Amino acid sequence: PSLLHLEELCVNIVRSHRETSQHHTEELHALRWKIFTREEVHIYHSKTVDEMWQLCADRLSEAVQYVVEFAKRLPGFRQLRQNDQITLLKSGSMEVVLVRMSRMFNTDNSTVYFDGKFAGTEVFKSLLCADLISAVFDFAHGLCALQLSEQQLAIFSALVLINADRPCLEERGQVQRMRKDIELAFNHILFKDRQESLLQRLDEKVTVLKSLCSAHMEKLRWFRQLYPLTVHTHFPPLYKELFA
Ligand SMILES: CCS(=O)(=O)c1ccc(CC(=O)Nc2nc(-c3ccccc3)c(C(=O)c3ccccc3CC(C)C)s2)cc1
Repeated sequence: PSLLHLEELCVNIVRSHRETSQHHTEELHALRWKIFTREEVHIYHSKTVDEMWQLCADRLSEAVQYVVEFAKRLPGFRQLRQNDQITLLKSGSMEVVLVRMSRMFNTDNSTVYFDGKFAGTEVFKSLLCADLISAVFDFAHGLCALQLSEQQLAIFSALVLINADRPCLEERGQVQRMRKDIELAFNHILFKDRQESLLQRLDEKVTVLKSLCSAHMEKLRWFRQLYPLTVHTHFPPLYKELFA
């Protein structure tokens, strides 16, 4: 592909990212000191385990819907086999949500945007998965430390999604070709930004992403054993389809 083609690909990916961002970094940056009061935290603590899981599952599937929209607008994604589109979303959408959500962290006071305000880890106590929650916070701190630009974050999100190593892909070669172009575009951007060192550090983040997603699935299995009806009746279909 020509340099012009790569530049155009970058523009398209960044536009798709911005159009499907749910919240923009600037918009929430203004809110970053709006943290939950003690009373509000107490209300979250008085929620039962399944109430809190339901709330999070709702919020998470809302965020995932925007990632599905982002994928559909990625140049070449719709040309992939239907089953491969599903496979990439099933295995990658949570990873992209975690990458995106890192923009909604205030690393100064270790809070994340949740349910309208910024929440510390204590807000999520009722979920009974403190290890997963602190791992998500650590990941967000680590990714924020790399200080990716919105453009770099957009292209990194596309790379997380268009992963040719995902199991059970039918047309792996087609996904590989699509990924190759995005990798070239990313290298081009990082070269222009003189930040080639980012590639290696982002590879380490991808490893952490995988462990976070399997921890999330493991916790969901644990939760579903305790509250099968809640998952069956109250969890959003998309959340169940992708994670259960
Ligand atoms: C992602 C697009 S965005 O525009 O940036 C955006 C859009 C919308 C929001 C608001 C939002 O939904 N925040 C949520 N925060 C957390 C959370 C929770 C614990 C620690 C850290 C963040 C949510 C979760 O449910 C979650 C996320 C990751 C792993 C585990 C869980 C909980 C398990 C039980 C499902 S939802 C934030 C950011």
